[in-house]
Amino acid sequence: MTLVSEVRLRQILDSRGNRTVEADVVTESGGFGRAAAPSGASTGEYEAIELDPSEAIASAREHAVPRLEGSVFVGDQRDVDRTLRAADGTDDFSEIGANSAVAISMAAAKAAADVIGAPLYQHLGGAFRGEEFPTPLGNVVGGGEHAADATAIQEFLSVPVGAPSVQDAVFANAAVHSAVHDLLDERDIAAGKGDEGAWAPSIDDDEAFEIVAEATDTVADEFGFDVRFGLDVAASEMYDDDAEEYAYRDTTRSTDEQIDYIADLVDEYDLAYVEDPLDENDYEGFAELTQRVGDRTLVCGDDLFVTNVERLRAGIEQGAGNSILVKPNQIGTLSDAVDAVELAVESGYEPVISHRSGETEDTTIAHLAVATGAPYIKTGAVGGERTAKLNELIRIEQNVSRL
Ligand SMILES: O=C(O)[C@@H](CO)OP(=O)(O)O
Ligand SMILES: [Mg+2]
Repeated sequence: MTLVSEVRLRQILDSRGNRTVEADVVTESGGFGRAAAPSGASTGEYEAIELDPSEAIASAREHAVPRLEGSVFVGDQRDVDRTLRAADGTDDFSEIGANSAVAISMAAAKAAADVIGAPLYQHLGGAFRGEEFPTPLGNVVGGGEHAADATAIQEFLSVPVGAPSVQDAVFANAAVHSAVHDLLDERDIAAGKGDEGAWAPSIDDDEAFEIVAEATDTVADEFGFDVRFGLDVAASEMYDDDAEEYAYRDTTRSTDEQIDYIADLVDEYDLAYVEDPLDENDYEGFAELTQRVGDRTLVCGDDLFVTNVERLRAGIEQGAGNSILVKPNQIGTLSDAVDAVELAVESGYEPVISHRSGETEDTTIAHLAVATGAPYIKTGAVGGERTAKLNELIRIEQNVSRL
């Protein structure tokens, strides 16, 4: 019933106006799934390889599509993903591109859900999922690789920890985004938006901390529940290997200073979440910071782990971090992403399902978060490609998702 009859690939636009890969998977019984690959700007050194979309499509058509059509059942996601890996033949999807692989992998899952007439989260997670929802981390101020001449820290993220529902949480994050704008206005600071829709003012990190702390407090009072905040430092982008230091707007920090700095911030601002506070090769630094603040905040590895179970295993052994960011396109398939979530949960690490800075209207990650019972999702606060996922979570919560 779920045998793949056709895989179609095309180039479409992502939110940055760059081309990306979209896949349609059709089954023999008429099931249909469509998905598109996102794309990072602050990519980790160890991520699966994204090829130029036209090359990725040509190569997938040559190597992967003939192995899928007429041979693989979309209901068997592991077989779909094994077939993609076998067709690629490398460890990092450098033959067919992680962009082709992830688009096909996600489209196949949607086609399988379509055949059985179930929402995607239920096909992926089973009949008992759909009762627990992730807390959304909403990017409200940012810079780094996502906006020129803005904060050094890549993302300041609103975290509505006390929200009674996903809908309240999503609305709270949008309210924080709006409150930040008002506070910038009061200070006569003009700001455009970065790649993920966060405000990208030309201010230093200290001022951003003040503003975001005030905005989250205001919204917490208004909504009547606790709203904290967190960071994606994206420290690999600031780290100079030769000098062995982190470069901020007007200062540099050694690794020890960086650890002290982040630990102080966690206490001063009661941060709920700190992603990539250290370089992607610094397991030791991650372990030291986790030792110091891991009992009161999430220390999350993004570029450190790149959704890769081998890298996560190494981190678990050393006590590096207590949380992992999970981005399907960093590893290439849904099966690999779910493996990372499962290993994390078994090991007491909190999984955070995440978007990329370059996104499309695709909502797969909203379903993946509910399917895996992930406690957090990071998918922006505003902007169509971000609200596509947030609004889908609201629909799933109301049990009216048709996807
Ligand atoms: O660093 C990150 O976590 C992501 C998403 O916010 O950014 P990018 O997709 O550019 O890697
Ligand atoms: Mg990150």
